[in-house]
Amino acid sequence: MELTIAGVGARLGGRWVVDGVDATPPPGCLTGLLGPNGAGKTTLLRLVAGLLEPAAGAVLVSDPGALDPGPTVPVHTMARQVRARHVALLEQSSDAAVPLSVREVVALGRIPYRTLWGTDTDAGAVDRALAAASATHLAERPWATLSGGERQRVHIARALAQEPSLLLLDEPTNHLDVSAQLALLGFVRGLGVTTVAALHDLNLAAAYCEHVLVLSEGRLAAAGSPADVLTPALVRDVYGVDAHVLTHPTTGRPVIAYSPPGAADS
Ligand SMILES: Nc1ncnc2c1ncn2[C@@H]1O[C@H](COP(=O)(O)OP(=O)(O)OP(=O)(O)O)[C@@H](O)[C@H]1O
Repeated sequence: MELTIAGVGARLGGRWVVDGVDATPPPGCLTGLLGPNGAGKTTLLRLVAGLLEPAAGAVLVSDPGALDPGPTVPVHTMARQVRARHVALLEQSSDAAVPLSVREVVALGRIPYRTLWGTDTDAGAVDRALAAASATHLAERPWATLSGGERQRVHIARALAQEPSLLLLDEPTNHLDVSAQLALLGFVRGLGVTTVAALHDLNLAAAYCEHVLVLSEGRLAAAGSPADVLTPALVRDVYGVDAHVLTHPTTGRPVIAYSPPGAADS
């Protein structure tokens, strides 16, 4: 799905927490949404998901029913069920202790595809999503008994079960061990679905994202390839941290080596 973020702003608590953001995440690619705590990443994801109406500008997506695939429809004006078939948002995990099995939680992602009689139009979608999130072995477990990392995999499976053409992930690697973090981002990148993922780990973003957007105090500070954007100057300006940017010996991607404050003096 094509996506254009055009001069988007959101006001919360009487101030602009997202302010005049223009961006075009490349279709079919994984875009990393970066920035310090409170920079506006979650708010921008909610705007892109159509859950929050922008106070300025618009988020345009390609009309799923149109022959011309250009980004033309403001996402917040799409009918809810149409939007739910095309846009999936994985929010930061809630740990509600719902009395459902893992399979039932993942099947919630299929609600937009149910017929009038409540039948899912694709019975295999839940199994495919569980497998993709490496959660098949958890399928019959009660949701309430899972660990944090297991719950995160199930949240991801539920988003994948929606079979979205725009996938929005808010800190999807939270709670996951290193191996699961790499597997998840490798998998998501391979989907070929337009994906925007808020990430705190700049090295994961550098390793897996084709494109990155950096927010700072609600504004877009930089956008482009990780190699172009993740410079020592950017890391210092946006995060207030000194860093060296190295080149990974096998992938050629940037690797950010942070300098702890005072390290040069010791
Ligand atoms: N409902 C609200 N009312 C008032 N202020 C809000 C509301 N929701 C978010 N904010 C503020 O908006 C700013 C951006 O919040 P947001 O959650 O989008 O940031 P973020 O980049 O996702 O942060 P983090 O990395 O800490 O999750 C923050 O200062 C936050 O306190």
